[in-house]
Amino acid sequence: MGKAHIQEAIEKVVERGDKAFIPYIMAGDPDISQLKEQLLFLEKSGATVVELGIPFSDPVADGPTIQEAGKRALNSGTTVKKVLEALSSFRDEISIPIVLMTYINPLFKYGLSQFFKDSQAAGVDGVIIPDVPLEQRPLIDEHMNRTDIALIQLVTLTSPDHRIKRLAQASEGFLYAVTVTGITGARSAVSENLESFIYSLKKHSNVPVMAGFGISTPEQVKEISSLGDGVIVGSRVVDLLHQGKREEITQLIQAAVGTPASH
Ligand SMILES: O=P(O)(O)OC[C@@H](O)[C@@H](O)c1c[nH]c2ccccc12
Repeated sequence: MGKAHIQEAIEKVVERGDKAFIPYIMAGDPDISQLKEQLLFLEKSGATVVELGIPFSDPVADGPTIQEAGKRALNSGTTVKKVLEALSSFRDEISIPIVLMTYINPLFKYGLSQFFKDSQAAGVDGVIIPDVPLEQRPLIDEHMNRTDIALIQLVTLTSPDHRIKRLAQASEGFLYAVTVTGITGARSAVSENLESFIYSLKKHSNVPVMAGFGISTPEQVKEISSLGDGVIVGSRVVDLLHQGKREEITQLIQAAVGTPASH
């Protein structure tokens, strides 16, 4: 469990010559009762780690696809509490690491200390809180201290150099390299500076570097995952899950991790 669990899961895939794949899904889309089965499906398809969103009414970093998923989840009554309760009830049946992606507001409301305590008990391995900048991290650290949960940092193409270094060194579990500027969502062109960006992150980081934002096809998965340790795909996975096109999710995952028969 915890930080080491995330890092080891990614390193294991990379060491055998493949790349890691982290799908993002929204907890409670369409209903929290389906979460267990959705996670089991992703695990069976080869996902290395799962990034699980907690819905929030003001998701400033989310693109339209994930905003819609968040609305469906909120409409079905999904809360921080319900997500943690659901995870607790079946966590021992799923072995891949789980990273919660949430904004800080719902956590304040829940109580920060209580959130980390309950997350640890529910088998959460890491968290991504995109609206808490590095400078505010002491606020969180104080409440996370007694847990083994990884705080994953995001670093963007437009971050200045000195900041990139600090973010890379501060990240736990893995470092999230944001490969396009702006909000989440599928896009077609791959940024030109990407290669040197990821290269410099690899140089500064003690944890694996995962690239995400705007990746939507198996070709992009192959191309971008080859630059670092793997990729994170959100909007496309959320869309395909919503449409019931699970075979295509499996294809995306296997473009990075290979087919089960190949390892
Ligand atoms: O949807 P995309 O473009 O595939 O990008 C992943 C992203 O959605 C997921 O990691 C995520 C969802 N909400 C976020 C908010 C901030 C950072 C990251 C996220």
